[in-house]
Amino acid sequence: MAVLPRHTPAALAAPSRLARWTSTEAKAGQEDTDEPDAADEAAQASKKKRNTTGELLPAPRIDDFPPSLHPDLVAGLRAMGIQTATEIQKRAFLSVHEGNHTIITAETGSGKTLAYLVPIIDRLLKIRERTPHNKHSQSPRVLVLAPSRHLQLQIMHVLQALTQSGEKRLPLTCTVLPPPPGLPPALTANPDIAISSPAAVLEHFKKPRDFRSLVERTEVVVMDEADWLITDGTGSDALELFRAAGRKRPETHPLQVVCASATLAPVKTKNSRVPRAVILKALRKVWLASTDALHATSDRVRERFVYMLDLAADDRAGEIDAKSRELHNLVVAAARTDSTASDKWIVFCGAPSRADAAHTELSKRLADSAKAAPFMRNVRLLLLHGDMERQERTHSILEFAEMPTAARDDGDPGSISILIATDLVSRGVDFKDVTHAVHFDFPSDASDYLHRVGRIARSQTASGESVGFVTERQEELARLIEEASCGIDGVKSIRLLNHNSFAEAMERGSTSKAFGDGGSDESFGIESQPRAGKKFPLTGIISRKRSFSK
Ligand SMILES: Nc1ncnc2c1ncn2[C@@H]1O[C@H](COP(=O)(O)OP(=O)(O)OP(=O)(O)O)[C@@H](O)[C@H]1O
Repeated sequence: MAVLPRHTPAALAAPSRLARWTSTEAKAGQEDTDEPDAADEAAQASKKKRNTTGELLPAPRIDDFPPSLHPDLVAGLRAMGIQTATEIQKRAFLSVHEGNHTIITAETGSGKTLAYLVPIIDRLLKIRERTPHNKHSQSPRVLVLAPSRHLQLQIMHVLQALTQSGEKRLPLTCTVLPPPPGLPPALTANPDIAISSPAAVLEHFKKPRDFRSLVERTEVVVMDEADWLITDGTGSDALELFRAAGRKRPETHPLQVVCASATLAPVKTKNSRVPRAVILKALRKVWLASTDALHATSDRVRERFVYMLDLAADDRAGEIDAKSRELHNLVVAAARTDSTASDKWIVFCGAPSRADAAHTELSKRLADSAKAAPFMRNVRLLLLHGDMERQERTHSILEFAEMPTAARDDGDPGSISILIATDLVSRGVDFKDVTHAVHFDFPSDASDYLHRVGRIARSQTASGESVGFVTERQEELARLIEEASCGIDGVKSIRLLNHNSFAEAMERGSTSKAFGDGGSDESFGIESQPRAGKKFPLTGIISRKRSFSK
């Protein structure tokens, strides 16, 4: 494994590499296409009238973090256990470092947070060293926007680890802005980096004059989970910030915008509300850093769909009951094994009321089965959704995050921690060692599916399992995902007939026949069609249509 290069004083003195790149050179220099559609898309976007659609250029790739990286930043990375850059970090570094508007899009868990933080912090440190009395040093110089409070705090923790854990503390201050009506005075401390959401920023800086002055003294705006910020209910807030970013600024004090997400589908349609189109239109010239694995689930995750198509669409109680039974069976099957390792599961539900119902049902069933047959493994249930008090939510998140998963060395069986949650934790959340995702309610679009599955097996050595319960309402999307990613390691499905059970099928070995060898078992209606090959990206489904829910 390559080791981070030692610092050389070359710093930023070298002429801009990007400045020397024309788009043709950039394309030629990029041997691997960064994603199936990226080159086409970049060429197409360049051909179109630049003033209406904007220009998208492939970002150049470097082999690792550069030798000129600030030594204290190198120390911070090492203290975090990071030795080499990930693929997306190699592809994003130069473009972000040189102040270009950049889209960073790569598969979940690929290290996008550091892909923008490392070059930005390196640049800040070097500018500060060169010009300690910079008149623009009235902060915040970097505004990082993320959709949820949990994500904002997580970014803050990464920043703290990066800047405070090396031998020398980096002279940078960071703040998470309190939600409104909290105090904008959080900014009176002039942090170098402020973290917030678009809605909170606009609320804090309601007066146009305040907003203008905030934007004027900001050098970089990062939109983490950019597609979500642009398309969700508060999307107009993000758009207002984009518009401000697009305005002309003095050449001496330009504003850079960096957009990161695991799901930013290429602009193929005329739909100008597609997030990449919005970004291009607002920023005109944007560099694209992306990877081959974009929009595909990890090869280390085994995906299964359980089709429960005979459930009556209008029988909510019956549906909850049938799904809870399946979930319970899966948990019992896992708890019966005498593994000394501990598992972490996230069970995704479509709404707070559904999460409450699933939690109640599963608790009852687990209590009953524990009486009949004490489990080999201890099962622990936690609940998390937006209708809970903030303190309760924090408690669930901390409990779940801190559950150990390493194998016990006393030989006793490990535990199973199950977080029953809504999509509040489907994006960006970096819980360590999550082993299972259960889609109790199947998601309504392919982006959400990718983000959910991306919560598991995030370390390069981990593997995981994802099980989706599919009812008639989501059959179309499930079939499309299955078709798109089918392969030896792709999605395998089972069709449950007359309320028979997936877990029972697993115990009888029927599923391994079907999932592994293409065999079938009439009584379970197993319909897996394994094909050779790797998992394929879901890009087509993401760009085609947003919601598949009926
Ligand atoms: N260069 C690196 N070497 C080793 N681990 C890394 C490196 N960069 C990031 N990581 C780790 O990888 C994990 C995932 O990183 P991060 O949360 O930034 O992923 P992401 O791409 O933003 O994922 P998502 O799209 O799901 O939000 C983190 O635990 C992080 O510490």
